[in-house]
Amino acid sequence: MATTGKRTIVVGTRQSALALTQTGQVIDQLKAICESHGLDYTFEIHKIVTKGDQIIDVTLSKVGGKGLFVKEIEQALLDGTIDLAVHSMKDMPYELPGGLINGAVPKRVDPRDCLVSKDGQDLAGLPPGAKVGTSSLRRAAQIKAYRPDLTLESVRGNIDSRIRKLETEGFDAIILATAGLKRMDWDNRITAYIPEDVCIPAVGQGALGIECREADAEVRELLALLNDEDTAYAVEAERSFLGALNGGCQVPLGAHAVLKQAQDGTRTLELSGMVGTPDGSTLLKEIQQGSDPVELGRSVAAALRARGADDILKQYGGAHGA
Ligand SMILES: NCc1[nH]cc(CCC(=O)O)c1CC(=O)O
Repeated sequence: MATTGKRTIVVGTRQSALALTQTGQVIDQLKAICESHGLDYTFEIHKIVTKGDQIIDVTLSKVGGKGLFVKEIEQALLDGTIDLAVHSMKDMPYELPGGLINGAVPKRVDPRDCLVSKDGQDLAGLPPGAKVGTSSLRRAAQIKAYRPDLTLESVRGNIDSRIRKLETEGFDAIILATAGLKRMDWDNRITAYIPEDVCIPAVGQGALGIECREADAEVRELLALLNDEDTAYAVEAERSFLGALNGGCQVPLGAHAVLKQAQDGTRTLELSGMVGTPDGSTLLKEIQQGSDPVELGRSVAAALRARGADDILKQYGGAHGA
């Protein structure tokens, strides 16, 4: 792998506006790191179409298959077509294929879900029976538990087409991740943030994961400089919860870990986890604190299991996706 002269690092990305934007932002950060560390790399973008991008007319939970948005990208990493890939953390499956690692978790942006409503209301202010767009079972479970009168309907597609559908398909509001809108500079469309006591975000929401080959020492060293320890620590607990419940992003579960720094400097995490039915009739939540992220994730999962989470998850067992 050692080259004389400068190495070109090929960065794989999906072609959605969000994927291209966040990949461009990561490349800019990596360039700045190269500059300040005297590293001589250039970067090239390689676009990849994934199965999840091709199937846009079916609710993702019905499509099944783990990591609908990442499989082709991981193949390109393994065969050397690309050297690193920028993923939304919440789209990354729990297990990575052999030979690939998550080389960096950059600093997380706002993990909350938000409402983009036609007339500017927040969730509580929407008229009775209002039509709200979301394809996420996790969001449905929590929104229906909070406002049983709302009519939730599936709205698929990239963020840009979902916002368009707000106008063209008669929705009163749609629910999106704040992070995606912020990265796109579209956060002026947000009419309300949905607080976490109403809607716990998806595992890893707002964070990115940068995947690379385990054996690529140069890229790993570069990515280590982009890693944000606090974010990685929190996301590890959330993903441990995900793994313990064997879930993907299309399973009605969510988790968010917040870092608590004691006065003596010790760091602990507070992890909130949820599992619920998409009709809002059952909503299980658990909050625990701990300092070992893997243990904490498992412990919150076990607590929800003890209260019947398995029965809910069984119905969505094979369903994974973004
Ligand atoms: N499910 C698709 C997806 N994957 C990542 C984001 C953007 C937010 C993030 O990076 O967490 C979105 C859009 C959304 O859920 O509104």
